[in-house]
Amino acid sequence: MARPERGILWQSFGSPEGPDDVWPFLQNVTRGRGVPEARLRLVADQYLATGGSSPLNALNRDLIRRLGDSLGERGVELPIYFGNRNWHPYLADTVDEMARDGIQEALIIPSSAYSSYSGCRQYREDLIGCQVTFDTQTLKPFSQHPLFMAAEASVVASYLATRPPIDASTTAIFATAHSIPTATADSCDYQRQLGSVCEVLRALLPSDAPIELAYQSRSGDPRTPWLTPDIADAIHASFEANPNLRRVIVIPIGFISDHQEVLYDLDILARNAAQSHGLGFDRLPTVGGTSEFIEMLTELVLVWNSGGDPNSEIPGAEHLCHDGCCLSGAPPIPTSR
Ligand SMILES: CC1=C(CCC(=O)O)c2cc3nc(cc4[nH]c(cc5[nH]c(cc1n2)c(C)c5CCC(=O)O)c(CCC(=O)O)c4C)C(CCC(=O)O)=C3C
Ligand SMILES: [Fe+2]
Repeated sequence: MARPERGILWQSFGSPEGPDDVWPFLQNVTRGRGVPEARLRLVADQYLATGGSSPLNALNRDLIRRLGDSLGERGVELPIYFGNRNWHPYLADTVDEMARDGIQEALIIPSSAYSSYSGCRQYREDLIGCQVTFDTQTLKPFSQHPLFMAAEASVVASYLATRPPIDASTTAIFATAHSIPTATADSCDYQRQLGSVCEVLRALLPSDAPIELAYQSRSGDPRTPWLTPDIADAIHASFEANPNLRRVIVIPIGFISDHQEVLYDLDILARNAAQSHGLGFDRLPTVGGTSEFIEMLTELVLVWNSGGDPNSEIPGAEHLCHDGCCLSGAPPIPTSR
């Protein structure tokens, strides 16, 4: 029998690619999610302030090209498709295209390294919402994979190699991730996974330089509790605690690629917080640009392509994605105002 047609689907968030996309994109992101209109208008202005587009879609296309090249070097030719939750190319359109191309088996790779509703369960729900006519296997959150850890470590090592040495008494180091509602965090492994990536990075830094986890991009209803501290608040607090502070370093470990929330909430808001105290500010690159990250994806695809279970390569993944995992902490949709 002929080998079934196989392909990869890179499943991501989507991002606006011009000012006209911003408002319909934001409505897609927040449909049924209980995000107040005022928050949405603020975020729309932030997108427009940075040109009305986000690099995320383009960076995802670049990642797909690099993964394809890397697989090709290992003698594996597989089509890699791209489908998004909130913007073109929409997941449903991509799934239709895959069916038209005769795909019979696909490995689905959600573009998030960590467990959370938005980063894991919701990607599975998105797929269930499509007319999928082929067999699929979805990769679980892969932040605990040794090559993911190595990729984050190489981001920090490259920085340390090119910048002045870190003086722990005058430097504050933060790792950031997207804030999520505490109710969601309680139903998944998000904070523990982030914490173990921080531990790996800590080992690279001078032994007395602490690395603190902070959160960014809080959304939702202000009355709902979300993970804290916010990165800007954390910068202010560390200056108040240490008037000798001179330098702030931010490592956005929660994201694979630079996107609007990295470019605005870190490069503008967090930088302003640091500069308001006269502090130097460096924001490190996201992990998607490293060769180790592409190597991790390549190895996972090769395992799948030779009939193995790629999720068995991710330490601890057997405990993820059970029935109650990553449930949404979003409030119910209001029926009246
Ligand atoms: C955990 C997580 C990730 C990481 C996992 C992953 O990568 O998937 C992530 C990524 C992203 N979040 C993004 C953008 C937005 N997220 C929003 C709102 C929300 N994010 C949430 C969580 C997360 N978000 C949550 C709990 C909400 C509240 C609404 C809800 O409960 O669903 C809103 C609404 C406006 C606002 O209030 O900020 C926007 C515009 C972009 C694309 C940016 C670009 O265009 O470049 C990316 C990659
Ligand atoms: Fe988000």
